[in-house]
Amino acid sequence: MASKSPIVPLITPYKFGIFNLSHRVVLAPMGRLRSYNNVPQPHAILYYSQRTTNGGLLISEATCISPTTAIGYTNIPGIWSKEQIEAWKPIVDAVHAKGGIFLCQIWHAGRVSNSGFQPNGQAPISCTDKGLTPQLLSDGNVTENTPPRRLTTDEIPQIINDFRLAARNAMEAGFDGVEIHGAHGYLVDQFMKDNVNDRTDEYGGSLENRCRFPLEVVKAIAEEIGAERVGIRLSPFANYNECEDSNPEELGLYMVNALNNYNILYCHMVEPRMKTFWDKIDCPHCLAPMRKAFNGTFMVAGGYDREGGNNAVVENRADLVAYGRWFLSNPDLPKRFELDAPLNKYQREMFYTFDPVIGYIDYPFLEDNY
Ligand SMILES: Cc1cc2nc3c(=O)[nH]c(=O)nc-3n(C[C@H](O)[C@H](O)[C@H](O)COP(=O)(O)O)c2cc1C
Repeated sequence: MASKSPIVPLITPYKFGIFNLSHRVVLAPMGRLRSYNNVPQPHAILYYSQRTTNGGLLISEATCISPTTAIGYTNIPGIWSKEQIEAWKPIVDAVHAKGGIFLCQIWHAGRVSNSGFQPNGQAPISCTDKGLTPQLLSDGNVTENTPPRRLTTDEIPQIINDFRLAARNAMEAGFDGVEIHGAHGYLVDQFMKDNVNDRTDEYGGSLENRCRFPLEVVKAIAEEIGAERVGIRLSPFANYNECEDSNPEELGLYMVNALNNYNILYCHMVEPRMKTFWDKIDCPHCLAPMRKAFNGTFMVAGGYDREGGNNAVVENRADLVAYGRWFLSNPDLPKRFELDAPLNKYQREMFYTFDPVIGYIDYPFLEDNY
C-alpha cells in the first residue's frame, strides 16, 4: 500500500478573513525597479503570474502613493494616476486568472529620497528635518539623500489622504486589498521610531503620539476600502535607513494592541533577527508577545526556509509566512516546499537591475530541471 505523504504545515489551508487560502507560503513584497517612469510594465504580468498558485497570497512590490512627495527610487511603480491603474489591471487579472489573491503594498519613502524625485527639486518630507548619513555604495558612489523638510502639523492630513486615495486606486485596479508599508525606515516607520521622530506636536514624543500617524493612515484606509481588506507591515526591531527605536518590543506591542481597535485583516511583522537588511543575526527577541496580543491574522517574514516556516506554523508562532528571496528565485516555491524539492539560488546582483527578463522572469520551474 502506498504510504501517504506527510503533511507539510506550510501547505495547509487557511481562512484569511474573507479569503480562503490553500497554503501559507506568501510572496513577500519586493521592489524590483522595473516599472519604467513609475508605470507598471507588461513584463510584470508574467513575473507575478509565475508566482501565483490557486489560493495563494501575493503582496506586490512597494508602490508609491503620490508623485508629489512619496517617491524614493527610480522605476518604482505608482498607484496615483489613471495610467498606472490601467497598467496594473492586466497584472492583477493574470494573478486572479490563476486563482491568486493579490494585495498592493502602498508606500511613501519619506526622507529616504532626494530632491531629484521631488517636484521642483524640493526637499523630501518627513516627521523630522534630520537627514540620513551619506553611505558609500559597493559601486563606489555615495547615496544622495537630501535632508528632509519636517511636515507641519496641518500638512499631515494631506499625506493621510494620499494613502487613502492610493488604496481606493488599488481597489479600482482590481487588487483584493492593500498592505500599508509601515516597515524598513520609510515614512510610516519614521513617525513611529524614537531615534527619528523628534516632533513636539501631537505626532511626536510619547508612544501614543508617535503611533498616531500610522494609526490615522490605517483608519482612513479601513474606512475607504473596508478593514477586512487592510493589512500593515511593521519592523519594530529593524534599523534600516537609520530608523531605530529604543524599545522595539514596547513599540510593536503598542501597535498591535492599537490595531485591534480597527479589526484589520492582518499584521505582517519582520523578524527581529533581520535587524540589518540582508543578514540574520543572533538576537534575544521574538515576535511571540505581538503574535499573542494581535487578534487578526499574523504574518511573519525574514530569513525563513522550509523548515523554519513549517515550525512557525506548527508552533502557532504565525498563521502565514512571507518569503522574499526564495520566492524571487523560485517561482513555484509552494510546490517545491510541498515536495521538499531543491531550490534555485538567487542572484543578488540582479535584484535591482532594470532588466525586464534576466533575474526577473527567467528563474526555472521545477519541471524545467527534468
Ligand atoms: C529585491 C528585494 C526587494 C524588496 N522590496 C521590498 C519592498 O518593496 N517592500 C518591503 O516591505 N520589503 C521589501 N523587501 C524585503 C522582503 O519583503 C523581505 O522582508 C526580506 O527579503 C526578508 O525576507 P527573506 O529572508 O525571505 O528574503 C525586499 C527584499 C528584496 C530581496
